[in-house]
Formats: sequence, C-alpha cells, structure tokens
Amino acid sequence: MKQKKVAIIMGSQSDWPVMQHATTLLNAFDINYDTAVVSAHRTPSRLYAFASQATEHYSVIIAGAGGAAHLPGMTAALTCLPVIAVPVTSKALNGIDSLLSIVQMPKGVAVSTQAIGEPGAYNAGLMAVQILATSDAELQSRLEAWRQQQTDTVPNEVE
Ligand SMILES: Nc1c(C(=O)O)ncn1[C@@H]1O[C@H](COP(=O)(O)O)[C@@H](O)[C@H]1O
Repeated sequence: MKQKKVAIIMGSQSDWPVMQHATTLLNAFDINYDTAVVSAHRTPSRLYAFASQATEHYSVIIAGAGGAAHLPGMTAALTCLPVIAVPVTSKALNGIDSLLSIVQMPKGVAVSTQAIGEPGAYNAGLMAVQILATSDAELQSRLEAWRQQQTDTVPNEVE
C-alpha cells in the first residue's frame, strides 16, 4: 500500500518560522508532505474544502496556530484523520493562549497537542513519523535506528 502524505497546515504565513520545524524529521525520513495556509477564522471555506477531501490524500495532519488557535480543533471536527496540533508562540501571551485554546478539546473529538513553539513543531513531525511507522515495517526500523542514534549521543558524564 502506497503511503499517503502528511499535511502541514497553519493559520497564517507568520506561523511558518515555527512550523517549518515540523518538516525536519519528515525530510530526514523521506516522507512526502504538503504545506498550506488554512484558517478557521479567516478562510473557513478553505478549511472545509481541505478537511472534507483530506482522507483522499493524507494519513496525518499537522495543524499549527497561534492565539485563539481554533484551527486544529476545527480540523479534527471535520475529519477522522489524526490531527497533531502545534501551539504557535504568540506575541501577547507567549503561546499560553495557543496551548490552552488547543488542548482542552471536548470529549469525543481528539487532538494530539504538542509543546509550544519550535520543540512542539519538531515533535509534531516526529509523531507523524511514528504514526506512519505503525503500518510500515521498514520505516519502523529506520525510526528505531534514529532513536538509538539519539540515545547514543547523550553523554554519560558531566564535563
Ligand atoms: N489561530 C489562528 C487561526 C485559526 O485558528 O483559524 N487563523 C489564524 N490564526 C492565528 O493568528 C495569528 C496571527 O496571524 P497574523 O500574523 O496573520 O496576523 C497566527 O499565529 C495564526 O495562526
């Protein structure tokens, strides 16, 4: 079975400096992805069109937004694909607003929320790889080798 792509969507072009970190591990593992600006607030029809077609093209969606970050939750409401959310660092409240508006989803609609900002975007890419690896043995073994390499780089002693 051919692996479907990952979608990386974000509420604004201004989210890209954070969201680009979601591509680090997708690139490292040769996983195809698309990127798009989609906003629940500013482009609701675009969000509806994207989410209603998403299962045809994608296996996983990474959604980043800042401030009143309704994009991940609204995306999850419109598709049964796994949605990995990145709370983008905001100017006024450093991303606490983004985090809180993403993480408290009502029971019955799930979003996998990552950490605020760059580490969260990086881990969103990692989580996407981990999800894809559950149905791809070759990817799973590359992921395990990557994890071992990371473990091996952690020094034992304090200098
Ligand atoms: N949170 C959302 C949504 C949404 O959730 O639909 N759409 C845009 N935004 C956010 O507004 C912030 C400021 O956007 P601008 O920089 O374009 O003014 C961005 O972090 C974006 O994710």
